[in-house]
Amino acid sequence: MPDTLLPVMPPADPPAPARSALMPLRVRDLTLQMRGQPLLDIPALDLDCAGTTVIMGANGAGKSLLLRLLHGLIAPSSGTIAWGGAAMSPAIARRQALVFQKPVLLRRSVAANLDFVLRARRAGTAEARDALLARVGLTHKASQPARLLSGGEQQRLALARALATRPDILFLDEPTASLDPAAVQSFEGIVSDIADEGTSVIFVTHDVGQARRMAREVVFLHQGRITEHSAAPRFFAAPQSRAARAYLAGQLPL
Ligand SMILES: Nc1ncnc2c1ncn2[C@@H]1O[C@H](COP(=O)(O)OP(=O)(O)OP(=O)(O)O)[C@@H](O)[C@H]1O
Repeated sequence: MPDTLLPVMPPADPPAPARSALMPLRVRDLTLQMRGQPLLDIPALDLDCAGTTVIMGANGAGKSLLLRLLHGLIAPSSGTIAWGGAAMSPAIARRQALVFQKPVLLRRSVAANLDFVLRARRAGTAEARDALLARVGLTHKASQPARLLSGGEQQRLALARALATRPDILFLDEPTASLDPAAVQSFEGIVSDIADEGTSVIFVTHDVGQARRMAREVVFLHQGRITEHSAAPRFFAAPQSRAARAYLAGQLPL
């Protein structure tokens, strides 16, 4: 039989990433007020997503505040946050890591920045450090002062420091906002691999292109409220809320 008549098998779906041990996340009746201002009002949010959840919304929508609440850096005014069935606690926060827009690094060498975190976790072997350096492409910079790294390299080091804690949940708060396209691509590639390996990534961005590249699910925030939470293909093909539609069209959501 000629080759052309052989049945063509459709490509297998890529395996779904493993689910993080801290999932599901259950948020109920969450509010946050600061200086008398109501900033967040989230009656319910359920996340049980393997891979990357993107939290998107315009400037001031409340994305960073929500991330800080989920990581226990600030306390809600009311409501509950539970991870894997347990109320948010310092022990849960230790199983999570957060990378900010501006990396917070020690004034030491690149390697010493990692050693510091690994020692605190009692996992401080040279092999562990070297594997992390290789993972983020910084092996050749190991002995350089961290503050002499470029912005993209600093952010990759910040990511390696976060990974050194072997987090179940990795929060990223606009980590590539000040990086050039090549540095963004490199950072996103590392994050995608991490998500595929079973760390749930919760990624705050206001960059629609980045959200399209990274998200399995999108949570859209508008003026402190979630107007939409859906699988990424559905969100981008047919956004349900007026605010999300306007945002994706490049307009200011009103
Ligand atoms: N400590 C605070 N006290 C009072 N208001 C605050 C405080 N922190 C943040 N806010 C306000 O809460 C709102 C949401 O802030 P947040 O930083 O979460 O926005 P965001 O969605 O992350 O925005 P951006 O994309 O600009 O970073 C903003 O209007 C901000 O001014």
